[in-house]
Amino acid sequence: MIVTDIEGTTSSISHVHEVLFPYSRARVADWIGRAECAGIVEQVRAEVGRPDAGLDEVAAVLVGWLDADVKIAPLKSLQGLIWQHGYDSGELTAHVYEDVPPALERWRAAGVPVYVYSSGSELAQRLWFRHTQHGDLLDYFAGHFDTVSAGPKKAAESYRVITKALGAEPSAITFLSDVAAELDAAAAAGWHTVGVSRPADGSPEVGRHRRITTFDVL
Ligand SMILES: CSCCC(=O)C(=O)COP(=O)(O)O
Ligand SMILES: [Mg+2]
Repeated sequence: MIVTDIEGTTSSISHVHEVLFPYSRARVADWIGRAECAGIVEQVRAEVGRPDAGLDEVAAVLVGWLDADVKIAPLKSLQGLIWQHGYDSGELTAHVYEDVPPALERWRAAGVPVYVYSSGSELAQRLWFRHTQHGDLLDYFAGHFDTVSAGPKKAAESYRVITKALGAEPSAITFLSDVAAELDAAAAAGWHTVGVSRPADGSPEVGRHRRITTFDVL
């Protein structure tokens, strides 16, 4: 089975940083006052040890994390809610590289289950693949993991959590990612690894892992 990252792997980093992040950044202050975000606000207060922090301070913390690309759960949960609004209104369309839909089709035909493991919340992942420029790709995925359900992506323990959830042997799982430290963690848990080094994303180094530039070779 295959477990794939999103940003830098199935999809462009620049789209995330130049389209999605600014869309959520401009709406943080407005959204955190909403009832549905009360739990997120409490998580931020707990994270920074400021239980009495006002909404202005909470918004500043969230924007600081966003600007520093900190992959932290309350920010990712909030972004998922904000992006949902953007997809529903037609303002956002997710980017997926051209070689990804044919690979998903090949894996489906071969009976290979495909899962997502991304720092983006599971809600954000589902929205992403439901609203791509290729149409709705969500049905190609058998399930989703994020930092809440599995843990941080650079920790081997997170991959062990996913292995258990999948009821699989570690050696039966191949992880696709653009980040060497994530691939190292997956390998430490006994997974196969493939480093995805997209030229459009600056051909990142993927360390000692098998390196590909397109899903066409998978
Ligand atoms: C589909 S979530 C949008 C991207 C995002 O917020 C993110 O943190 C992606 O990180 P990844 O683990 O997919 O590299
Ligand atoms: Mg990535």
